[in-house]
Amino acid sequence: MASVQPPPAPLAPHRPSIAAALRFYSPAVSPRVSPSPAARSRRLAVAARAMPWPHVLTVAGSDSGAGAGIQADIKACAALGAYCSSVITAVTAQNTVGVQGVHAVPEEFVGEQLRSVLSDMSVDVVKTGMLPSAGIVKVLCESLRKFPVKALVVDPVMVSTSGDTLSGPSTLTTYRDELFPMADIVTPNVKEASKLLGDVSLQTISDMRSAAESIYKLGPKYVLVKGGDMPDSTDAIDVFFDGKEFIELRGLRIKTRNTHGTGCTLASCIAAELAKGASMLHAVEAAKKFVESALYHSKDLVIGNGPQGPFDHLFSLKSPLYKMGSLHKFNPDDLFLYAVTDSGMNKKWGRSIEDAVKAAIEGGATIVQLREKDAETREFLEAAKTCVEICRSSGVPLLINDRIDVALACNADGVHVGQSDMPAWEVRELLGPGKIIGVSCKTPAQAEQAWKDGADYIGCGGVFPTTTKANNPTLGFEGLRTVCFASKLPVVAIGGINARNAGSVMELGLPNLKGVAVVSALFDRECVATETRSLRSILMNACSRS
Ligand SMILES: Nc1ncnc2c1ncn2[C@@H]1O[C@H](COP(=O)(O)OP(=O)(O)OP(=O)(O)O)[C@@H](O)[C@H]1O
Ligand SMILES: Cc1ncc(CO)c(N)n1
Ligand SMILES: [Mg+2]
Repeated sequence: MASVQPPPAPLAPHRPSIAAALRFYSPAVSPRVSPSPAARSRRLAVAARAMPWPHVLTVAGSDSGAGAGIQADIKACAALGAYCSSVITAVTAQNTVGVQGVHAVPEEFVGEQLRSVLSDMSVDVVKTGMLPSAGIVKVLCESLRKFPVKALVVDPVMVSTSGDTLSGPSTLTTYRDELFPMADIVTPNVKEASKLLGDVSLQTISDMRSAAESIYKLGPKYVLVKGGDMPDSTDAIDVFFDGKEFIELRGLRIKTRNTHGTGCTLASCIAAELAKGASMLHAVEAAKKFVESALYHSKDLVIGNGPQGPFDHLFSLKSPLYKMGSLHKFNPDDLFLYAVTDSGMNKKWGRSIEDAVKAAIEGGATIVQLREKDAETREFLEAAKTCVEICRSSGVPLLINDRIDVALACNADGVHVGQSDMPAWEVRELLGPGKIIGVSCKTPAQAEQAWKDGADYIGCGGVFPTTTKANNPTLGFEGLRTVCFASKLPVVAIGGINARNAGSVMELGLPNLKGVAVVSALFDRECVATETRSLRSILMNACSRS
């Protein structure tokens, strides 16, 4: 009988096992010997020393709309390079309209979450947000006594901006008596500050100062009273108090509906900066700048139909052009001795742009502008990058004339534009709020426009006839006076200014006039440092006379 042979079994496809694949990708992993717990923790300790990761633990409520609360905290820390673990104290049903419901997590379970994180992970800074009951505040205080951390940031969240209660009056006493004395900083908004102090009225900056002082007496090392919700103020002003001195932190008030979660974000950013090692004042300043920038970059986003939308904490991922590390706070006094380079003059004297900048700074220039009208882009960019390093190490801002692309590529501190260059508001769109923008103006109308466009200062001239700029009408002292009186921005005088006439310009004592900008008087000379030094002393003498 002919036997019927079964067909051969199909070949199993060759698939390496997962273990084999893992061995392939990470040859250091040995499947045979698992390290002892002690060896493992030694290895982890070594790794932790090699790669510290600043760690913030947020103890706060969840916001289902993800604009505030835990969600804001995690995004803010991520944006600033800190790890953020989270202990959830309450779950809220919340959106851009308001808070529809609150469900507090049982105290014991808040305690369990705290134990899980604090007993295992090396937390640097604890930040608190919504703490819905006195019991939860007490549990937190106990955990912090058991597991101390480097710093405690307390954002005493009580009412959402929509007016909904997030933590009732029963927590007030526990906050004041138990948590504040353990806090490094407490950050109430004006409504919270008022509640903490028995419903005092807070209408003015001076009221905010008194409130900061009274809250300081409750035990924290620093207090920040936030003025985001202050009525009728064109700036966003917060008051910082360290027990001795008050500092008013002023920022641009960004016109946007997307301000939900500013408070949570600010406190988390302070915590992240502290975890990275910043001093308290620096942490607060950096946090405020971050909130301002995030609001600015999110001002036109739309999510939800309610009156208060969320903003984008991770805006810098979308805009690679905008680099966070370089925020330069503009100080109008920097305009005092403004050195403007000129490629033709540098060539004539056989020096590089970099050497010219170094010499000007050595002589005491307070701000530098690279005005390289006919340089090749690539060569200019390379020089500009070196100049940024030179200037940054001396604390002198560096601006680029006209070339927004070069300014972005070299991460300069700002740009100076003329009337026929890109309009200042477009420059602001591209550079963001952290960069310095100057505009050349000859008339009060141009000065007004520069202010409306969001410029930081104006350059006014030519005050005297100049060879640096062709067809440039001379304004004289009268023209300068007219513009200075009309300007809402600080002014730097420019055009034909040199050692002989600089004193007479400053002696005019004009309002808003902060200094002089010079080209030839510094760079069309053999020794730039010497010329800068002598011009500086002329200016200082003139200012002491006027
Ligand atoms: N429109 C704005 N433009 C710029 N900065 C703002 C604006 N609104 C608030 N800020 C800043 O945001 C930070 C948080 O302040 P705010 O007073 O809004 O806190 P909050 O009311 O606790 O916030 P939340 O909306 O989360 O409850 C402060 O530094 C404040 O100056
Ligand atoms: C959960 C939560 N925490 C804090 C705030 C304050 O903005 C909020 N609205 N929601
Ligand atoms: Mg607010």
